[in-house]
Amino acid sequence: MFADLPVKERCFEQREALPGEPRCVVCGRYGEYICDQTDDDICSTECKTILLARVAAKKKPAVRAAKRVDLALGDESICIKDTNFPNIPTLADSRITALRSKLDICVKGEAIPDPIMCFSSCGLPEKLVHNLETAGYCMPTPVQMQVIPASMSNRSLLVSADTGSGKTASFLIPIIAHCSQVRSKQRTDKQGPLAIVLAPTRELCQQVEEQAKVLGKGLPFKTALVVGGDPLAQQIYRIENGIELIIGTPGRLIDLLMKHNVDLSDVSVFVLDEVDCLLQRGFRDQAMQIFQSLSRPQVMMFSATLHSEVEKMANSLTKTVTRISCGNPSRPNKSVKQVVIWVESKKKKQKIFEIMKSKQHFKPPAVVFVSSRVGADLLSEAITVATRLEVVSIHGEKTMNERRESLRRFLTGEVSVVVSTGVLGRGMDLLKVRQVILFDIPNSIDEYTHQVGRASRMGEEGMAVVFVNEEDRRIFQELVPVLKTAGAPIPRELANSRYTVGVSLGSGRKRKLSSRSHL
Ligand SMILES: Nc1ncnc2c1ncn2[C@@H]1O[C@H](COP(=O)(O)OP(=O)(O)OP(=O)(O)O)[C@@H](O)[C@H]1O
Repeated sequence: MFADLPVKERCFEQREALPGEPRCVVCGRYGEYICDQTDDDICSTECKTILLARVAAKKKPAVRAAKRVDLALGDESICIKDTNFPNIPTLADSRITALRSKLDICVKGEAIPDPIMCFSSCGLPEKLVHNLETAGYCMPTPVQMQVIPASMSNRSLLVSADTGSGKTASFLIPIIAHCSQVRSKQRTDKQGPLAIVLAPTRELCQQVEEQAKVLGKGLPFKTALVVGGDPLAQQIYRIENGIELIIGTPGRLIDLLMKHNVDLSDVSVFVLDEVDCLLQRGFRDQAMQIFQSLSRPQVMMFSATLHSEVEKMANSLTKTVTRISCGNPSRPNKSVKQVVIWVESKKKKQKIFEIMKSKQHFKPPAVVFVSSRVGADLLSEAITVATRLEVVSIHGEKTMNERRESLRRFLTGEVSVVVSTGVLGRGMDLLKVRQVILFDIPNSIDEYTHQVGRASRMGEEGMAVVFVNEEDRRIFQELVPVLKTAGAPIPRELANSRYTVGVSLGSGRKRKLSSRSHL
């Protein structure tokens, strides 16, 4: 009676399994078919191909298929001995829930694969596991533990996790695994891109590409960086010569796709890094245009700050989205101490000079965030004159080469201070930076969270010095609760400001205003 129904080609076309029904050994969805060669349940042609490739590589599939045993959940047992997949014991369901809760991982969706405890436990290519070790990635971070297996079961994901928690590798690792698997099976010369990562700034794209190269070294995995400011012809030439991953800013990628015929038919993974920024006006239409030129890819979306409107938009991109959240998203990273200082605008320069001249308060290398391009140039010059420190500035009006050179000088320690607009505010992994100074507080609490987050990577302690005055009143209502939650002292002027009224300074709950209150 089902003979006329077409076989499901793609994994995402299959429904979730109901209790008691067979599950696909690759992705956990409804196992509608049986793979002749292995007798395993599978959901689609796509998962059958993955299964057979794994068998060919003498690797068993499905983290979920492994035998379950009860393991103690002390800290020492989080990285358990599971290097010999598939014979690793995994945790029983109640233990998985406890583990997720211990690691601050929340998941929403059907049949989400268990978190992995070691990189070697989910069938990654050996070379990739080796590259991870060489890069110093001894074990996955919590976001990677959950995102990697979920992504490898072809789910579309919306992920929020603290700044500096390793989100980039959580999407790069499955992409590299997917690309090298496809290429190693491919018999044609066709070398069109297999995945696209979009990010809002050139610097961030460049950083993602560098990390992708490190992790994909020695594998059939090449990248193309498609960002403004670099010659388009070179970017086209690189893509024509065969690459697996395009990393780009939306505007330049659209430009390239309009001027040149790039075959995107094999792109099956689409990542939006800093998705809340990419779905804001300005980027949204371009990001959507690129998405629409792909044929129903797996979509993975990441940010440290996500809100309900972004969730709604994300849900409109793809039918079933698995939601993963780790840590304390949409709040500044707990490892960063926030020090808010009330400074009138005309005294801000004097204040920053004082800080930078003080051995006690200045902790270079430091990033200073300002709100305008002119402001970035003027302040960097003023700091140099007043303190004799070497300072560079980075903003959108500089050429790509100038931006690269300034960043290089800062990252290599040639200069100890960079003054930047929001260009360096999101996603940038400024490894040694432990101090940021928000000379101008940004317009939204989300950008605040991202900028403060530059002071800490992977839980290292850092400090954010934040200048505020009455001109920043637009953000007071959101800033005060954030400071309170973090236990940061709130300057008297900020606490007493009429623009802060209605925000409780005590218990953390909002005071109710009567309907007649007008202030
Ligand atoms: N498993 C790991 N072990 C050790 N270091 C890691 C691991 N995963 C990532 N890192 C390192 O942690 C740092 C922060 O990672 P990443 O830049 O991906 O954070 P993020 O979550 O994307 O932050 P943001 O929200 O600020 O963009 C990087 O230097 C990265 O190389």
